[in-house]
Amino acid sequence: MRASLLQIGVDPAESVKSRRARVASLVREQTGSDLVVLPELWPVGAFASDLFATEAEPLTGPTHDAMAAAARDAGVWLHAGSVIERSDDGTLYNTALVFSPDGRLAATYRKIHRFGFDQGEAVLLGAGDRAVTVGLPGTTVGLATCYDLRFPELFRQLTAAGAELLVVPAGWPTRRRAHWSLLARARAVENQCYVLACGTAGTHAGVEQAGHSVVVDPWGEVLAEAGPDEEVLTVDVDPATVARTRADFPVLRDRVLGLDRP
Ligand SMILES: O=C(O)CCC(=O)C(=O)O
Repeated sequence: MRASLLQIGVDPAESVKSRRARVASLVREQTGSDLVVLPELWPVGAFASDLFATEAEPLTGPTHDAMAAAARDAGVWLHAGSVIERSDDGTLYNTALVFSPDGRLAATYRKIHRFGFDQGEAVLLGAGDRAVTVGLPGTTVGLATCYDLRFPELFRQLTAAGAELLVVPAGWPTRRRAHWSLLARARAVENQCYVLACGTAGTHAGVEQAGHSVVVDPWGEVLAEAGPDEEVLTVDVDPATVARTRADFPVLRDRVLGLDRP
């Protein structure tokens, strides 16, 4: 399975509308991939909280429409990163969208752990309450978003639900880059899963983005890592490696705490 992580630049000089069109064209170019992954909140920028209310969209809003068409045209599975979703009751969520190669919305995931402590997303957005997996041909993908990466319980739940690929769109700041790669590797090793973590590049709302999107295999080896700037990171992953790793080194079998055994 070939995966392409599109590490999008989110500088504020580009309007949301033109970024959306540019990203749709980039997705359309990825015809050789099976799975394309975009970062967290790439339309607005994860730290541009002053834009959250004005740029919020319904689940089937302009980003949905543009990404559905791009996935269909490229014939790829598309994890379209996340958007600010305005729900029917007016609550805003940081919601990830996954499309199948026919442009159907195959899954949505509302970010459970909201970042910002007493500001930004943590106070402006509602929290998701459900771990989500989505079936792709021959494998299962578990969904998590950015700050979720710090909470191993969510990843254990996704693994228990059958996830083999953990896909994590993010808008991770440069200041905590050391945590980013460490946590991505830790989630891969402890769950014996692939981790595909796609961040943003550039600077918005005064926050420099780390880039350095990374793909880690179930043994914890880094298969590919981007630099700090906008980049397409393409890598081949073999979901069968997950079962092989778990059979060769069956650590998940020895869990004592928790009810679900993957
Ligand atoms: O956990 C972190 O250090 C960064 C999290 C973050 O930027 C986010 O969730 O948007």
